[in-house]
Amino acid sequence: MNSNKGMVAIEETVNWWKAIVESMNDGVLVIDRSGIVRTINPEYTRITGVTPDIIGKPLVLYRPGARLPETLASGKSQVGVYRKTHDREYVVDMAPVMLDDKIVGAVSVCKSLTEVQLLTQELEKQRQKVKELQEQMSALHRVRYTFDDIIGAESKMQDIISIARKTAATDLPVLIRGESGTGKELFAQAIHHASLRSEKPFIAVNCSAIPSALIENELFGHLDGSLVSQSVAGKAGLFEMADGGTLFLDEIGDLSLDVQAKLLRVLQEGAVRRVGEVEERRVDVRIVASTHRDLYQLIAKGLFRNDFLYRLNTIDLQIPPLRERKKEIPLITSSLLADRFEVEDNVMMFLTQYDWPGNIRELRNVLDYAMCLVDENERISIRHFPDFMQKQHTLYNEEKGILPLHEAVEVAEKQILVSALQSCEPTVGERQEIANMLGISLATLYNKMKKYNIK
Ligand SMILES: Nc1ncnc2c1ncn2[C@@H]1O[C@H](COP(=O)(O)OP(=O)(O)OP(=O)(O)O)[C@@H](O)[C@H]1O
Repeated sequence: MNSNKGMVAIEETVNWWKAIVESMNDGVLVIDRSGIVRTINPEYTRITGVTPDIIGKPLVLYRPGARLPETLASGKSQVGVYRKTHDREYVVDMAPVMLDDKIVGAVSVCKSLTEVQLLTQELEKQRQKVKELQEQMSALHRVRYTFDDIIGAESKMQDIISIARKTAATDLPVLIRGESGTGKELFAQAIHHASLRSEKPFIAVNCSAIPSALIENELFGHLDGSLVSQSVAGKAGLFEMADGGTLFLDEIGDLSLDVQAKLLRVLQEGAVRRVGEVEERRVDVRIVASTHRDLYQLIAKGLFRNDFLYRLNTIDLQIPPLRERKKEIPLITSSLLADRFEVEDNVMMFLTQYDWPGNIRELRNVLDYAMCLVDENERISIRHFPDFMQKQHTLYNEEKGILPLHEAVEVAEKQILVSALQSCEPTVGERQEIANMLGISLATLYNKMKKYNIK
């Protein structure tokens, strides 16, 4: 009774193993210690063409070139052996079958070479795709601007450009301050381009554009499921993406105190921890930050950490607004105008009188506008500029209509004085030059400044 049960159990086990071998995706052939074929599976037949009638027969008789008997004799495995019979190509792994330290047979496992080739081709294709994507990624993170694109003739601008050039050779953090449109990102890009990191990514992040709930995930990355949506996959943050390169933190003054503290830690440690992760990852990132806000005022109001500011402002570049360097307007204008365009004589005066709250970005925009409006073979004149600029310029007052002549003369006189004085330093020498240009004495200039309350 017991031995019957035992037989049934053995039969079940044998059947189970047979079923496994039958269902394998690799071809299998097994020989016993005498070299007699004990089993082959359907996949072996498909790959090699050998049919099941080989079972029970000596392998060497039917397959004279077979290498499995070598494994049986030596007990040594053979891996990746190439075989070709007729038009069939395949690779075989062979191993001895051991029972109680004795060789009781050998097994051969084969895979069709065409399948291996297809897999290799597929792998190669995927590798190529990854390479292309990597190239596209680094192209996306390459900078557009270099120091050659920065126009700056005034000595103040020349000084800033010269300091910025020197910092490019270092890894020191740079803080660029200035109103919107003064060229802060332009400087950041130029510094990266001239640095040893230029082949690595330049990643710009506008701190004011990312909702505060997401900024940590963006900067430091996150793990699976660390966001509200469990479906979001783990992702590297901008610090990791900028590794080896430069991270440009635009509008740094808009960061919350909490994020400032976390950023400060990353800058001190040189390592980031993805949100939801315990382990830290080392990053080598140069920080260039920018702001249009007065960070010292924010510190006074308790909205900005001073230890964070001191981490950022080793090099502090303050770019003056365009209205404080009006002397540069003609140069910038001619650089921004495409070659085929010419301007009427009074256009430069017109552009110099305007205050440019949007700085060079605004100047670039209105020049684009004028180049679009002007007809072919026509010179750009005041009427090709936007209405709001013309209204500020003309002596037309919307409330009063046309001004009486004496008032109009005063308005014009004041405009000319303001614009002339804005483009010079407040020294007696430079004011004397202005007075000469205007054809009046220095004393008259001072009198008129007093009359029109011009500081
Ligand atoms: N000195 C300059 N020479 C040439 N172009 C300039 C200069 N400064 C600014 N520009 C141009 O003005 C535009 C705005 O520059 P940029 O984006 O760098 O300003 P920004 O200070 O970073 O502005 P925002 O604070 O609004 O982001 C760009 O088209 C840039 O090329």
